Amino acid sequence: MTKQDLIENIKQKQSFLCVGLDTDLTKIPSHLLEEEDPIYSFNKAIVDATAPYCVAYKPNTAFYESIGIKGIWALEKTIEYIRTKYPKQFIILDAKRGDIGNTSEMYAKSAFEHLKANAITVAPYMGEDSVKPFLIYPNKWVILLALTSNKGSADFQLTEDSNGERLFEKVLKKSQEWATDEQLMYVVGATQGSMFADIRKHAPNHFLLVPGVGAQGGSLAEVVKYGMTKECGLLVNSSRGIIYADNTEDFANRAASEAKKIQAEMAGYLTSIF
Ligand SMILES: O=C(O)c1cc(=O)[nH]c(=O)n1[C@@H]1O[C@H](COP(=O)(O)O)[C@@H](O)[C@H]1O
Repeated sequence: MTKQDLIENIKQKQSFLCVGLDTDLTKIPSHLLEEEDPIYSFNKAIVDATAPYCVAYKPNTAFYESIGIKGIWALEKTIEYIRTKYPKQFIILDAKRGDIGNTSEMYAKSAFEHLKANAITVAPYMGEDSVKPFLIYPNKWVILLALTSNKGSADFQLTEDSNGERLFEKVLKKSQEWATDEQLMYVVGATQGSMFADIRKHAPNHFLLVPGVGAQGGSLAEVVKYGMTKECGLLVNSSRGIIYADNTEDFANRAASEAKKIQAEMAGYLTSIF
């Protein structure tokens, strides 16, 4: 999917919501545990219920890998289902990869050739040759960790060199030598508030994947205030706040109403640019 396709989808749906598919067998409604593949059944119901209100899905691989082969199979089927039934949805494989070149090549092959995701999250720590193998795929995206939502983001990402440049700023600057904003996005946590203004100094046109609203308490209003561009430039993710809004047989309807609530707020913000 190109950047322009994504912008068109945001305009059409009046939404820049990404629904996080962090599916955990211990949290899904108990009646689903009787199904042959409870994770896939849960995901399918969540996707069908929320698709009108979002433009992206982000399955986090940890939740699937944690239960082995059954989880991986459920992940594959979920991605295939979204691709086939909702081809305009942007699918982000949240795997936070990055390794020496020939290993990254395999991670890229898995994400883009095998699973056919549109994007993958990548850690920048190992540098250029660890990121480049993901960039050889046309119209596929690398979403590089820049300033994450967690408390530990301060440990490395906010440290300054002798010129006062912070590590996340170096990541933003250096990585723009490797790819353009047609192929590269950054992860910036919703909990970072006014720091989005600093991000935009170095990445004025890039899309940002913004996790941390909902369960982690980040503010959508602040993200928009400091981070929105004239092309929107934001994909805001919520996982637990949507998918676990309810754990009865009504779970999909409740997920839909949570997604719809966020979409309505987003539509309000989008009137200023589209
Ligand atoms: O890369 C991510 O998506 C990510 C980066 C980050 O800084 N913080 C963060 O929470 N995430 C992911 O975003 C999702 C957030 O989930 P909720 O807090 O349940 O909405 C999880 O899958 C996290 O792994």
